[in-house]
This record gives sequence, C-alpha cells and structure tokens, in this order.
Amino acid sequence: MESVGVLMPVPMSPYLEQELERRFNLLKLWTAPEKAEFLKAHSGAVRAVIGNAGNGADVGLIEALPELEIIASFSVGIDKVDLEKCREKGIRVTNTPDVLTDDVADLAIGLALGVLRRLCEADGYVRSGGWKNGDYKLTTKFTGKTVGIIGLGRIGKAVAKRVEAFSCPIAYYSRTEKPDLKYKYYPSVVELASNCDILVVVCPLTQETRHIINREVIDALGPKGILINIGRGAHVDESELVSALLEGRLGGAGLDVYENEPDVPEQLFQLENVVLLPHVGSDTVETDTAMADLVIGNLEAHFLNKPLLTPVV
Ligand SMILES: O=CC(=O)O
Repeated sequence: MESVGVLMPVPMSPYLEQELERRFNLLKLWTAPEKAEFLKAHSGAVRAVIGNAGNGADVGLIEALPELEIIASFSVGIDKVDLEKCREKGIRVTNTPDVLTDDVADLAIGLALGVLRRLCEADGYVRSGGWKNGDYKLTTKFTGKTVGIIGLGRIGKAVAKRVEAFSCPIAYYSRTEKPDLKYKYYPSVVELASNCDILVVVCPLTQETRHIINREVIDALGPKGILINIGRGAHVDESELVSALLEGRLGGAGLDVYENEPDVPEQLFQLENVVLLPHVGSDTVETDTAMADLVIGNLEAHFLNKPLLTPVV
C-alpha cells in the first residue's frame, strides 16, 4: 500500500502520522508552502483523506480529488465531512466511535465538578498564596443534583452511568424515547432544561441540533443551572450563552468546545463559574493510540477490499 496517496490536511497525532507514513504515501498538506498548488500536484494520487473534529472534507476538497475513495476521520463526530456529497460520489466515510467514549464521558464529570466545586479557581487560590489569608469560599454540591443529558447515544449513556454513581437523578432528551432505559424522558430540550440542574450536551451536530441550546433553553436552565458542552460548539448559541453568563441568568458552564475554535469569547475569561478546556475530550495517550489504530484499520480494510471496521457511509 506504500503507493496509495493519503492526504492529511492538518497535524493530528504524531503516532497516527508515524503509522500512516510506515504504510502509505502520506501527503501532509500543512507542510506545503502553497496548499492549492500542492493539492493540484497530488490530486491524482490521493485516494484517502484523514479528517478530524476540526477539519473534515467539504465539497471543495472532495471535488478537487478525483481519485478519492475514502475519508477516515480521526474523530467520532463527522459533522465536518460533507456526507451527502460522499454518498453521491460513492466515497466511503469512517469515524472512531467507542474507543473514546470513556474519556469524553469522564471529562463531562470533570467539567461538572470543576464548575460546581470551582476546582480551577481553588487551585489558583492555593498557587497565588490566597489561602494564607483565609479559607476558600463555599462551593456547590454535585452529588444528588439532577442531570439532564441531550443525546443518549454511546457517550450520553456513559455519562449517565458515571452520574448514577453520584446519586444524581437522570433525565434526557433525544429524538425518540428509549423505552428500555429507566431515565426520565422529556420530549423537548426546554422541558428538560426546566427540570434539571446540570444540562450536558453530547449529541451529534446536525442541522437539527445546531443551536439546540438557545436563549429559551438557557433561561429554562436558569441562574442556578450549569451547562456542560462536550459535543460541538455549534450546539450552543454562543453569544446567548456569553450574555446569560455575564448577566447572571445562567449559573455556570463547563465547555470543551466552541463555535469558532480555537477562538473562545474573551468575556468568559473573567468568570469564575466557567471552566474552559481546549477541545480535549478524547485527548489521552491511550485513546489517541486507539483512535489512530482504528483509522489505520479502516484504511487497510478498505484497500484490501475487506469490510470497514467503523463505517458511517
Ligand atoms: O470531538 C471529537 C470527536 O468528534 O472525536
């Protein structure tokens, strides 16, 4: 497979890069001084593209690569890949589900604890010597709070499992009720937000879920409510979120994702009831390796005419 051209548009994981380089003709777009020229020069050779959470494959890229057969995303979310175009052109698409579920769910709990117990602020209190002048202020309990989950897929269920250990009542919203689950179902996000203390966004980003967290939902969650977003930034109307936090209409937020990454609204930097992470949900050494192995496994399966391991299209 050494002659198969695999295009990596942006750097992702050194391990993935190294393993792709051992097996394929890896073309690293970001290293080219003139990207358009590079693409033109290699367009006939590229049979696979590696996507990720921030960079997929839009119509422009797909149309520029006439020999493209497969897009293997180094992410579970494939909202940056034009799936319709791929279906139309018979291009296969794979992602990396399951292997990252635990890490992302763990991080949701970390964010909830971070916001409620003010972990980052309290850490700063010790580092800056503040403790020498007195105890840190009281914070808010997590155990027993009602947690609402938007999207009860693999990661949503893993969040629920963890939250159960904190004796938190669990409710959820998804397109359809899941009768096999014991959690309380709400048929609208506003109803869910009105009936929980912590709202976790963990559904895939689609046209229907874009800005699923809007002003009405934020107001339903209210001044004591906490929003945790481990899905995609575009799930949330970010300017509404910022104004609700600045005006005290929302109790706090734990965010791993933003509408225009890596740009994060700077008004949030001054707020102690907000924990901001740089989209690191699945970024552990262990999961990076597992995701990379899955990307490579899918490419090898494809080029050996075997069934894909985790097909989306
Ligand atoms: O955001 C990360 C992913 O989709 O894997």
